[in-house]
Amino acid sequence: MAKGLEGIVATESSISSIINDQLTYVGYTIDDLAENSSFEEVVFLLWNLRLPAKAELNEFKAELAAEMELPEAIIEHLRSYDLSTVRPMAALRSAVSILGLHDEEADVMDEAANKRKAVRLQAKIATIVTAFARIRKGQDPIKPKKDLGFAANFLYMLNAEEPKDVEEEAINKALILHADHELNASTFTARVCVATLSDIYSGVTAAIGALKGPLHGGANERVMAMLSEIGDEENAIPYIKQKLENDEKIMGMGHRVYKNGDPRAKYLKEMSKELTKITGQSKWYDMSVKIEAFIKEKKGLPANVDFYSASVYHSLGIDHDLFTPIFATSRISGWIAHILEQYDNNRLIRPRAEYVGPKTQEYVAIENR
Ligand SMILES: CC(=O)SCCNC(=O)CCNC(=O)[C@H](O)C(C)(C)COP(=O)(O)OP(=O)(O)OC[C@H]1O[C@@H](n2cnc3c(N)ncnc32)[C@H](O)[C@@H]1OP(=O)(O)O
Ligand SMILES: O=C([O-])CC(=O)C(=O)O
Repeated sequence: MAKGLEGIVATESSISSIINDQLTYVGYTIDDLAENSSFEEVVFLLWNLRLPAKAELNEFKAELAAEMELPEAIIEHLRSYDLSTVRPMAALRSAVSILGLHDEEADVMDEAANKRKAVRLQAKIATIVTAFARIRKGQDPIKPKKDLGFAANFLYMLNAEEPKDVEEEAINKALILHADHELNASTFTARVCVATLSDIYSGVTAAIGALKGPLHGGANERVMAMLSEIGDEENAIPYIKQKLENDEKIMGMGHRVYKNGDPRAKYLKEMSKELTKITGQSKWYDMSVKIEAFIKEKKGLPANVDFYSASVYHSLGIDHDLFTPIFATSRISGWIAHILEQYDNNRLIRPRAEYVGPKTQEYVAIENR
C-alpha cells in the first residue's frame, strides 16, 4: 500500500504537469508564465487549455471585473461571524458555501452554467477575502474598480488605495505561481467531491477545507509565525536545530513530489529579496536563506512554494492569516479547471481500503459489556 497515495497516478489531466521538477500549465513553463503573463491570462489558459487572443483576454478580464461585487447578503453574513475568533480561512470556506445559496444556477450542471459559475467564483473570492479582512478590523468593505486588473483590485479592496506597480506585480506573479499544481491535496479533494456529480460550490468549499491544513496551503502563515518567533538572523539556526531535535517539521520545507527543488520557490525568493530590501526589513529574507540552506544540508529537503511567499506577503503589509486565503484566491482557478475536467470525463472516485482491524468479533449485548 502506498501510504498517502504516494506515487499513485489517480487520473489523466491536460491542465498542469510536473515532469523532472519542471512545472507547466498546459505545456507552458511556469518560468515563461511567471515572467510574461497576467493572472487573468493564466486563468483563461487553465480553463480553456489555450492562451487567449488579445480581444478574448480583454473580454475575460471584463467578465471577471463585472462579477467581483458581492451580494449584500454575503457581506451581512461575514459581519455576523464572531470576529474575535473566526479566522479568514474558515470565513472563506463558509462564505463560498453561502455564496452557492445565492446563485440560482448553483445546481444547474450544464457546461455553460458551470462556466458562468466559474467566473463568479473566481471573481468573488477576492472580494470575500478582502471584505472579511476589513470587516474584522471594523472597516467597511471596498467595492472593486472595474478598470483595475485582478491583482491590483485585490490590493485595492484590501487597503482602500491603489497599489504601487511593484506591489501589483508581486501579487500578480504570486497568483500565477500558485494557480495550479497537478493533483495536490486540495485539487484532489475538489475532484473527489464533484465526481459524485455534486456542484461546483461544494467542490470548491471542500477544496478550501483541504488547503487550510498546515501540511498544505496553511504552511505559509506558519512560516511567518516561525520567522517572527525567531526574530533575528542569529537565532535562526539554534531555533531550527531545536525544532529538528524535537522532531518537529519546519514549515515551508519539503514536498511530496519535488525532491530537488520547487521551481516556483526561486521566484518567490527573488521577490522576497527585493521587497524586504524596499521595506528595510531584509532580515526576513536573510533569515529565510539561512534556514533554507541549513535544512537542505541537514535533511536534504528543499524550500517549497510556501516558504518565501511568507516574507513576500509580510513585506506587502498583509496580515499573516490572509496568506492562505491569497493562496486560495489563486488556486481556485486550478480547482475549477480540474472540476470542469472531471465533469467532462467523469467516473466516481472510490478507492479501496485494506482492512487491518479485528477479524470476526462476537456481538455482546450492551448489558453484558
Ligand atoms: C503548497 C504546498 O502544499 S507545499 C507543502 C506545504 N507544507 C509544508 O511546508 C509543511 C512541512 N512539510 C511537510 O510536512 C512535508 O514535507 C510534506 C507534507 C509537504 C510532504 O511530505 P511527504 O512526502 O508526505 O513526507 P513525510 O511527511 O512523510 O516526511 C518524510 C520524512 O521527511 C521529514 N520531513 C518532511 N518534511 C519535513 C519538514 N518540513 N521538516 C522536517 N522534516 C521533514 C519527515 O519528518 C520524515 O522523516 P522520517 O522519514 O525520518 O520520519
Ligand atoms: O502539490 C502539492 O502536493 C502541494 C503544492 O505544492 C501545491 O499544491 O502547490
